Amino acid sequence: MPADNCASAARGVARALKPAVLLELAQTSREYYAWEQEHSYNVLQSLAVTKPSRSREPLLTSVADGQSVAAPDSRSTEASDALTRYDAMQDRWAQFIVMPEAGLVATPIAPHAAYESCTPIDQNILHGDDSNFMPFVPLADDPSFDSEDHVMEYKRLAWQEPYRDSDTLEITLETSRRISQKLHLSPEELDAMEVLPLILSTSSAWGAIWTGKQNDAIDWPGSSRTVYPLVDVMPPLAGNLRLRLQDYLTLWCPTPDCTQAMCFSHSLDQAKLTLDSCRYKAEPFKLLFPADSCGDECILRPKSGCAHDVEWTGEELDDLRVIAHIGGTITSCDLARLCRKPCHEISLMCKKHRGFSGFTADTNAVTTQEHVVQTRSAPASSIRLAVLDCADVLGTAQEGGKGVDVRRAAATQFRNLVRAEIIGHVEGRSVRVGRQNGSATRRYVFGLNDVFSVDAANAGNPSRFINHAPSRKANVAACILLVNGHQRIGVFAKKRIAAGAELFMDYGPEYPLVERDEEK
Ligand SMILES: C[S@@+](CC[C@H](N)C(=O)[O-])C[C@H]1O[C@@H](n2cnc3c(N)ncnc32)[C@H](O)[C@@H]1O
Repeated sequence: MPADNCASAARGVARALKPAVLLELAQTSREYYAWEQEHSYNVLQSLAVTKPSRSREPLLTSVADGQSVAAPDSRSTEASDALTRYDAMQDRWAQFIVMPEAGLVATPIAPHAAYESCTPIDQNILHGDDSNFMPFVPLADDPSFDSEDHVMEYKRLAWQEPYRDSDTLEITLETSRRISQKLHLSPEELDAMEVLPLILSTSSAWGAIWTGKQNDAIDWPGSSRTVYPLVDVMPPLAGNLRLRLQDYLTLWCPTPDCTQAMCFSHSLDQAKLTLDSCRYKAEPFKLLFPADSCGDECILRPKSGCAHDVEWTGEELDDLRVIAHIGGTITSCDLARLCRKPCHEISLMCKKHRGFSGFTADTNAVTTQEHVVQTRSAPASSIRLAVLDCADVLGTAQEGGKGVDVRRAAATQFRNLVRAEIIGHVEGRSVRVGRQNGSATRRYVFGLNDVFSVDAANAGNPSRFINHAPSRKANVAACILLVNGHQRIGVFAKKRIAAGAELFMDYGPEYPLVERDEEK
């Protein structure tokens, strides 16, 4: 069926099913509010203060482990010392005996829990019209709390926003669970009907499904949450590596050092990362020595018996292309592990298929005396699975130099550095792009991705004193690596560096210095 016909057929089905969805919504709302009313009444009852029946304050103790009794209307008057109360802990009505004070040890009233231990959930603390995500929310009994001022400042509390109202959220979710079971409608189809009070939206962080995951689930008898969980995002097909990786990159929190998918604490900063935007923008430099060979068939080992006429399927080649495209700093051994192929085959394919993007003519899988290094024109990215042995051989900052270049970094004076040696890593605070510290003329910012930079103005190590030199003069370069789940910016020797020599890095095309003109 042509696409237009399909769409109109789907619209027709949606129209036909709309009354059924409305009916389910009404039924769920009725059930939910009936339960909520009773539940609230019971909770209030359990909190109610019982008036003392004697002048001498009596204390209550439960009858032999609190015997269940009938509801309050049929409260017994047989024993004047017994009374019936709702035992909220046991969720039942139980009989208690009123005991004289003497002989009983009263449990002292515990002090109010510390502020931290009763931090309100975000529904309470968020104000809909407050741009500050975590405004100060005083405790209600705080004598210094100026309620008038507060009311003037904020128009409403967050739960008064429909999409934050937990009742509306639960009713929306429960209705869609039931509908998806009965009528097999997907969240997208339900959203298209525009019947539910909230959109379910599988693609937005503000959709009811996503919001529901962030809240504590309401445990009410009508909920089918555990029986029919709603699936919001369909996992990409196992065979589609490009989509799978794209998905992970999109979901990953872009905050440096946070590799948790959909990390809630950073959810408001959630940026859609794409294969391209997560890449390191500066001049690429990727020469890495893997620490060990990746296995018996690693090209680091004698190549006896390695077949040279291997052929890969189109899909296998595509996987290799995708991984290489994303992993800017990647060695044959890394590729071998990721593609689950022998290392020598990876090397062979890289040479054979120089035409593919990611392995263009400047792809150069070279065998050095010791090992294989992969040099590619693609910029470095944050995907790197190897452990980075970050041996700092950066000398301490030295005062001196010419012009504004006050402090500079030097290589260790104890030995010469060899080409591709890792000499340190950039440290600093993560800041959003454009929010760096430092003066307008002196900056300590290292761009990490489109969203975050590392700013070493107020924190860092000697790498922050590395000055700029145009590419041909620069003797060090940096690349971003994912090391044990953390993003690290490694600084590598681009060439042999004599002991004690000053270190220079090309800051990239955006750095406004006259030296840049010299290059042209
Ligand atoms: C990462 S810091 C390098 C350390 C800096 N020289 C210092 O004294 O703290 C970058 C800043 O150093 C200065 N800088 C770096 N390279 C320079 C160069 N080649 N010529 C002049 N100033 C330079 C600029 O002010 C730049 O914003």
